[in-house]
Formats: sequence, structure tokens, C-alpha cells
Amino acid sequence: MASVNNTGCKASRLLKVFSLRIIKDGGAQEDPFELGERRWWLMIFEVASSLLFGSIAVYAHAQKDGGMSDAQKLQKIFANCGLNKKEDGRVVTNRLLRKRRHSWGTEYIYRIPLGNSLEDYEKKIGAIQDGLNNKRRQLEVNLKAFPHMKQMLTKKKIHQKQVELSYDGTLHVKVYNHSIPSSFNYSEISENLHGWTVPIGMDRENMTFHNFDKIYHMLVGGATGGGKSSFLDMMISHLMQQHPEDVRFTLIDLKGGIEFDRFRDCRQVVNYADEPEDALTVLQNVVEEMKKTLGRLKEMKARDVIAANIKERHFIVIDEIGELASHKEVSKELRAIKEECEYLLSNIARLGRSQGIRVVTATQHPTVDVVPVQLKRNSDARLCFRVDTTSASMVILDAPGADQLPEITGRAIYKRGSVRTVLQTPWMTEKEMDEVILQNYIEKTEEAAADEPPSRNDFALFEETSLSH
Ligand SMILES: Nc1ncnc2c1ncn2[C@@H]1O[C@H](COP(=O)(O)OP(=O)(O)OP(=O)(O)O)[C@@H](O)[C@H]1O
Repeated sequence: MASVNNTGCKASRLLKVFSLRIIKDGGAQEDPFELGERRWWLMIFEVASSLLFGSIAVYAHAQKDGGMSDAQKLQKIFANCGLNKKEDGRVVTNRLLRKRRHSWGTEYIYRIPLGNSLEDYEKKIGAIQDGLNNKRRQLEVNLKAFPHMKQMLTKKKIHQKQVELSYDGTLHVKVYNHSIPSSFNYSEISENLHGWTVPIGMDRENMTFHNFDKIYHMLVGGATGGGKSSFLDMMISHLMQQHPEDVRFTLIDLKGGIEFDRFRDCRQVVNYADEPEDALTVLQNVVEEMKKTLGRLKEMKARDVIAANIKERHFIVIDEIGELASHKEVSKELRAIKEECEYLLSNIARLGRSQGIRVVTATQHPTVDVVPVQLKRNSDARLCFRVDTTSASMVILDAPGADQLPEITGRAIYKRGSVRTVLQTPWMTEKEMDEVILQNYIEKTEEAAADEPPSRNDFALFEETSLSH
């Protein structure tokens, strides 16, 4: 590559000297016709020199990428990852059918060998992405004389290419030029939101929103520290801010009451629980409320709250549904409570839609036996942060992919129907959240506080006190 560099510099110097000579000679000539002709020559040399150096730069860039186009790299990666198949002694490769350029990058469409599935490719998405970003050699050509070219190539170096896969009879490999932001603040959302819409996150170009009047229930999963609770906090604050008079919450915080405690005294929170026993009581309250709403709807001869123009919506938000899983409970009494909770929750999700009930459940242990089947079936929207295993991703998204997400807090896959979007969830600061809480905070009377079921924190305090005596 050093020789390319030297040759480039020498050629540049020669051309400069030659150009200067033409100007000098041209200046000495009196004949205006000849002067014009020489200027033409000068222009041709300028264009030729730009083309020459442009080609050197492009060549050097191609060498830097190992001299391969992305299409060639993809073929190599498929072969090296065992994604080609052997059939009757011959190798069946992934056949590139079409290549489409878009504003966001390039899409490659393949016919895949029989026996391969989308999942086979999704399992290798890390290798595909790293392979496309693999740089074999360093760019050594001197680009000082070509600031635009330098800027273009430097930009390419900073932006890591990202890949998304989908299958519709052919395999679509989308190679994006831009990356998803690694942090994104809630205050940066510029759209005016209407109805029961909640921001989910920012992808490469667009913001994704979820409308709870279109898809009613949501399942959230992800390994510890991924950003689930922060997302739920943002969602609750956002709904409080957008619908202070119409939103109501049943908050079930089985992570010891540390997450939702901040919202406990907000006027929109009608039920609060941080123990399975209390969870049962509050779910029974919700069922009672549903009966009343059903009566109202019957009177109004309306199909659902939307048709009846009833403005209120009641969100049941549960952080760590795994704590309500009855199968692993050893205490007989608690198991019965948890079984009842699972049963009520499944029915609420199944029947509550028309009565304005929306259920959002989160878990850091996405296994088949943690999320009640009915609840999962009725939660058509899924949000999955990074998980440790493919099977965990399957539980939340019914597809792998969340196990391949980069280790960036707030990075998640949102799935609605069959569409999956990788995005960065909005980060709401403590200050922003506190402002919402302060506006909706109500001082509870002593009687109201006494009526509330004791929380785990109260027990801890009690145990601590009794032990210390
Ligand atoms: N969208 C985000 N953008 C940037 N940082 C985030 C985001 N979400 C969460 N974080 C950071 O990650 C930390 C952990 O997030 P969070 O508590 O929400 O994770 P979690 O998935 O609920 O974990 P666990 O299940 O262990 O409670 C937060 O304290 C915050 O610092």
C-alpha cells in the first residue's frame, strides 16, 4: 500500500508542475484563441487528475475492506458459517437474486438452500455483522489533497454496518449504513402524541410508538440490567403526563417494591402490591371493576370502551411476573395464591380488552413456565431486551435475535405482529420522572394509609426492629 501512496504523491506533483507550465506558457501567448485552447487542456488535466486520485482512493478503500464487496463478503460468510448445503455431492450456495439500494443502506435478497431456515441465519447474525465490518488492511493512501473523499471514508470507518434479517420466501439481508443510537433521551421525542400511544424507541431513522388502543397487552422480557424497569417507569410517567385524568394504574412490583414505590402515592394509582398475597387482592379488585364496566357497557349497548367513548383506561403493570409462577412455589399456601393470581391474570388479559384494561408484564426469567400461556397469547406486543439464550428470546419474541443484541442498556427488539424492530428505548431521567410524580402526588390520609396492605418493606422493618431487641 506504501507504493500506492508514493505513486499517488509523485503523480500529483508531476501533474501540478505540468499544469503550472501550461498556465505559464498560456500567459506568455498573445493569441486569445490559443489561450482558450490551452485553458481547455488545463481543465481536461484537472478532471483527469481528480479521476486518477479518486480511483486510487477507491482502490485503497477496497483493499482496506479486503478487496471484496459486501455481496462477496456475504457469500464467504455464509460458506464459512456452514450455511451452504451439500446436495448429491455438490454444494448448494445461497443465491443472490437481487440487490437493492436504499437511503438507509443496501438490501440483498437470496434464495436459500432447502433445509435452511431464517433461524439458522439469525443464529449467525453476529458473524455476519462482524464479517461485513471486518477490515483487513489499513488505509494508507494520502488523502490530504481530497478532503471530500477523506471525509467520506472516515465517516464509513466510524459507522459500523448493522444487519437485519427477514424471510418471505426469500432471505432479505438488510445492511444498514447508520447505527442505532446507543442512548436516546425521552426529552428528544419531538412528535405530538395522541391517544394511548407510548414511545418504544428509536431505530436508525425513526421513532417507534405503541398504541394501547390497537394492541392491548404487552410482554416485556430481558436479562438483568437490560432496561426493563426503566422502560416501565418511563411508560407509567408518560401515561400519567399524557392522561392525568383518564389513566389508572394497578402496580404490582414483586421486585421488593423498589421500582414502583415512587408512583405509589400518585392519584392515578388505584391498586398497589409488592407481595403475591397483595397481588391476589388487587387482581380481585380489578375483576370487580371489570364486572362494573361490563354492566355499564351493556346498559350503553356498546361493544367496548372505545365504542362507548369511555375515556378511562386501566393499566395493570407487573414487574417480575416470575414471582407469581406457581409451579416452583414450595409452600402449599403460597402456591394456591399464585395459582389463583395466574388464573385471574389470564382471564383479565383475555376479557379485559373491551373494558379498557391493558396488561403490561415484565420478566427477567423468560422461560415457558414463567409466563402464563393465556397471558402470552393475548400479549400481541412484545419488547425484548438482551437475553442470555436463544430459548429466552423464543419465549418473548417467538424468534431468536434478542440473544444477539449488543450489550447496550436500553437496546431491545419490539415485535408487533410479524414485524420486529431493533431500537433504543427512551431514557427518562430521575428529574423528569420526579416532575411528573410531583404533579400527581397526593398526600394520603392516615386512614387511607392504614387500609393499605403492608408491604415487604414494612415487614423487613418489623423483622429488623424485633431482631434488634
Ligand atoms: N434506555 C436506557 N438508556 C440508557 N440507560 C439505561 C436505559 N435503561 C436502563 N438504563 C441503565 O441501566 C440500568 C439498569 O436498568 P433497569 O433497572 O431498567 O434494568 P432491568 O432490566 O430492569 O434489570 P433488573 O431486571 O435486574 O431489575 C439503569 O439504572 C440505567 O442506568
